[in-house]
This record gives sequence, C-alpha cells and structure tokens, in this order.
Amino acid sequence: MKALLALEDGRTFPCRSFTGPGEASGEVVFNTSMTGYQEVLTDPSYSGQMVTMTYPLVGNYGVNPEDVESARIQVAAFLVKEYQPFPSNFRSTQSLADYLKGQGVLGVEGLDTRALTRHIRNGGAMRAIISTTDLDAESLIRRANAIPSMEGLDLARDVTTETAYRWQDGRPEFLAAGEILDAGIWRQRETRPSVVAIDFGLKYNIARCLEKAGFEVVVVPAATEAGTIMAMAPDGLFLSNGPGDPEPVAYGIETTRELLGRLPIFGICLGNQILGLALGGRTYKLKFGHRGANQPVKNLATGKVEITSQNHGFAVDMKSLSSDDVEVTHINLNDNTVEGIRHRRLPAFAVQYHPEASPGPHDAAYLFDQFRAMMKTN
Ligand SMILES: NC(=O)CC[C@H](N)C(=O)O
Repeated sequence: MKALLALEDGRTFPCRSFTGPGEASGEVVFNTSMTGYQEVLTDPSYSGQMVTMTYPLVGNYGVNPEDVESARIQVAAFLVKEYQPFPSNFRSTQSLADYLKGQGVLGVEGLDTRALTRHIRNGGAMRAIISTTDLDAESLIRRANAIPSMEGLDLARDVTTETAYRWQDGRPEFLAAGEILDAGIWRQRETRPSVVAIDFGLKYNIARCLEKAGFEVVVVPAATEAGTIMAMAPDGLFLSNGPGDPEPVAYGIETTRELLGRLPIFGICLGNQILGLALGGRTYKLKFGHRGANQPVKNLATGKVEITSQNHGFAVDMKSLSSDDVEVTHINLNDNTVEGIRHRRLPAFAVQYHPEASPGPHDAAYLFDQFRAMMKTN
C-alpha cells in the first residue's frame, strides 16, 4: 500500500506501508543501531517521534514478549528500508508487522532511509507526517508545519505510570493507592539498599539493572513530590529517562532540587537533564540528536572510552552551570557535548547516555555499582 512521508521543510519520500492503512505525525529521527528494533519501539523516550533505522534490513528476527522496554510500542511510526516478513529466530513469537498492527502503529518500507538520514543530519530533526490516506504532498507539508514543535513539550506527563509499582524479579508489581507510605514498603531493607525511581518514561532495563546491582526498587509517578519521597525513607533516588523537552518538566526539576543533598541521586538521560536543570543550569536542543548503539563517550576521570547506547535530542549546557559546583564527567567524542555530570560536594551524578543499553553494548554498566558505592559512603 502506497504511503508518503512529508517533512516540514517540503521534502517528501515515497514508501509503502507494511501494516495496512494509517497516518502518523511527529518529529522524525534516525537510529543507527544494527539490531534492537523491539527495544527501540518500546522505549518511552521515543514518544512523539517517528523513528527510522539506518540499518537497511529490519524484521528478520521477529519480536518476542521479553525484549520490551515498556508495556507498549511508543514510537509514532516506524520507517525502514526493507522489511523482512519471514522472521527466523528461536525466540521469535510474532512478526514485526503483526506486532505493529496489533498496537495500531504504522510501519513503512521502501523508504530511502539513507537520503532521509542525510537530510536530517543537514537540516536537523524535523516535524513530519506520514500517510497512506492523504497522498497529496502539498497537503501533507502544510499539515507537517502545523504539528507542535518538540521544544516546550512536557511528554513525560503522558508516559509516566499512573500508579506506583515495586520492581521485583524482573517485573512490575503494582501497589494500591497510598501503599508507598506503608511502613512495610521496603521488604528487603536488611539486605538491599532501597531506591525510589521517578518514572519520567522509565525503560524496564534500567529497573532490571538496578535490581541486578542489588537495589530494592519502587517506581513512582513523575509528579510525586519531594515530601512523599522523603516519607518513603529510601536510601537513594533515581531519575529516569523520558521523552520530550526537559525544561517544561518543572515539577520533576523542583522535586530534584528539594532532594539534592538529602538523598544520593543518580540520573539517566532525561534524568541527567533534570539534574542539570535542578542545579540551576539550562538545556538546549541538539541539531539532530544522538540515537544508536555506537556512540563513543570518554570518561574524563579514567580516560577510558566507552561505546554507548544513546537516545537523546537535548543536552545540558555546561556554560550555564557553575564549575565550582558541577563537574563534567563524560563527553561525547563525536561532537564534544556533555554526556555526564556530577556535583562536586553533594552525592549526585548522572549520564546523558544509556548504561542499561537495551539495545547496545554494556561498557557503562559500572555506573549502577557506582550508585551503590555512593550510597555506602553517604
Ligand atoms: N532518552 C531520554 O531520556 C531522552 C531525553 C530527552 N527527551 C531528549 O531527547 O534529550
């Protein structure tokens, strides 16, 4: 079935739907991972975005019920060069087409993903619309220009959990209203340090990694206030990844500001940006962002280079932070942007990239142990 992608700057790309009729809109971004499409599809940080994979063949290993990063597909649409309709893998339980169709998400193939990626690299991430029903280029371009820009949008509010849950044995166990304040909320206090994770769009693998690193984890909605978190009396606070612009997440920034110095804090991606903002800094939008599983990052303390998984379109502006208080710990070797920060005196650090991988290399898994070590000395 014919489809047409139109970008806000007037460029169009013909393609074909492999999931039936549909229409979607959002910011179009590219991901350079060679595998891991199911993790990409279900990562809540992609909410509001249409994702294209630079790897040319997608779908060949199908999908399975385990490789999910949240309860549903989060991308607005999925754009590939060639869709492989006959998956072959011992873990596969479904084809990618059926998976997308089952959740009403448009997938297209036959798209010149190389040209699209080069276009975004030159012109920046863009608003776009894709349709099988409206194939009129002019109409689509006009409509693409009417989509709200990602800047200024608080999307964390849309993807955060409605109710708190305990992360145990690799799965969420939802709590009853008010249960987070029960005295017995921490069941393993004797053996495991307790962490409250604020869910701005948390990837499951972060919860899996925290559990594996020895923490007991309770995940709370994004708007949970500092007073509630202090009343839960955890040993530490985790700030999750999430979609959209960090600056409008004012409630999360305020909570973090209030808890700075009172609890050891670790943040990932949106969590890194929220920590930067809570420390008085600013964030800005990158031209086309970093998305993929092969981003080189230098750890400035050790001099070691990590190959990292990334998915972000915004970054912390170091010029906006006082170097007396905040230190850059990691930089991206492709463009020298900030990939990690820490407070010089208070127990708080964060990274812009994804140590939980999923998909991607595990070079940065040490950060979960670093969080644990920070709690011990605190
Ligand atoms: N993965 C994330 O947490 C992304 C953070 C933020 N939405 C950005 O695009 O920069």
